[in-house]
Amino acid sequence: MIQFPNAKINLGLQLVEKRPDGFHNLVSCFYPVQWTDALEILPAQGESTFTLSGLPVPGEPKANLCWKAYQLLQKDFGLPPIQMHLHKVIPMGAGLGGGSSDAAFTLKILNELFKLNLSSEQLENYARPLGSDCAFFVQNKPVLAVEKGDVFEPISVDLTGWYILLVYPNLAISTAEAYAGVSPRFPENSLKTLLAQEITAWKDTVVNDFEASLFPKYPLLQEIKKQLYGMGAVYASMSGSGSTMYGLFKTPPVPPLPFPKEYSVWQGVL
Ligand SMILES: C[C@](O)(CO)[C@H](O)COP(=O)(O)OP(=O)(O)OC[C@H]1O[C@@H](n2ccc(N)nc2=O)[C@H](O)[C@@H]1O
Ligand SMILES: Nc1ncnc2c1ncn2[C@@H]1O[C@H](COP(=O)(O)OP(=O)(O)OP(=O)(O)O)[C@@H](O)[C@H]1O
Repeated sequence: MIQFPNAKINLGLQLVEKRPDGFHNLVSCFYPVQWTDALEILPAQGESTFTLSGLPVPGEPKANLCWKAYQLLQKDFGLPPIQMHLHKVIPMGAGLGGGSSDAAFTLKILNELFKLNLSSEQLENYARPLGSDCAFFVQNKPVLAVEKGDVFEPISVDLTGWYILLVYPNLAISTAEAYAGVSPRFPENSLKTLLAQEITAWKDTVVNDFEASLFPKYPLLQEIKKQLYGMGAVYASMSGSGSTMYGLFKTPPVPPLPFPKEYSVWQGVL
């Protein structure tokens, strides 16, 4: 069975407070975007195998979140051997949640392939320890994420028909480094209320709190945001803990795009 784990963007990200366990409580709207990897899992004979192609993923294959996800279900359900292949396309250290998505899709494919009949809630419980973003990709629909970003509330944000441009400037920012640089604060306004406004009002009100600490350190991020607005974006922001910047457009951005060749750029319609 082959599926296509997708990326996510964050519409606003409020960093509320540091928790006693060292993590941070946040409020953010997670929104799926169809920039995808490809993940194939087949039943196999003998030893289970895991292979990779596409962008080089740092670390041993056995440290990959896909393999860890397989191990979790293997331990509880004694799964038969598999051959698993991941073709990596979504940039890493990009704030797009690609690794978490791969892990969540591994759980979902195994659930289907071996008829484990796990509910979404059960799959989310397997996903949570694999990464804070992982549980989101089980249901993979727009939500308001709270606490560590792994508890969800419904939100009615619908960007269907909007064009999106994602710009990854080839700069990997570690999530832990990004969190270490922030000063959390209780939000003045509810993100849910801010996102209920017309999108034209988001520019001055819907904020990703990581920008304040990462823009001074990496000025090119602010530059990309300016370029996106210059190209006609109605709203532009950083995704997650960076470094991907995105813009939302009413009509498709017109080439040539003003970004160097080394950047990874993805364009689509939501
Ligand atoms: C920035 C976001 O992408 C928002 O969508 C996520 O919060 C990041 O989630 P993730 O990449 O799945 O992160 P994890 O692998 O769970 O955590 C990496 C590191 O980030 C920090 N971390 C992560 C999530 C969180 N709510 N508070 C934190 O302080 C911790 O130091 C943690 O060790
Ligand atoms: N399947 C995987 N794909 C990508 N990275 C993986 C995977 N498994 C483990 N990793 C490790 O996780 C790190 C972060 O990858 P990921 O794609 O989740 O980053 P990210 O987009 O910054 O995540 P987030 O949006 O959650 O901050 C990689 O540098 C790699 O070491």
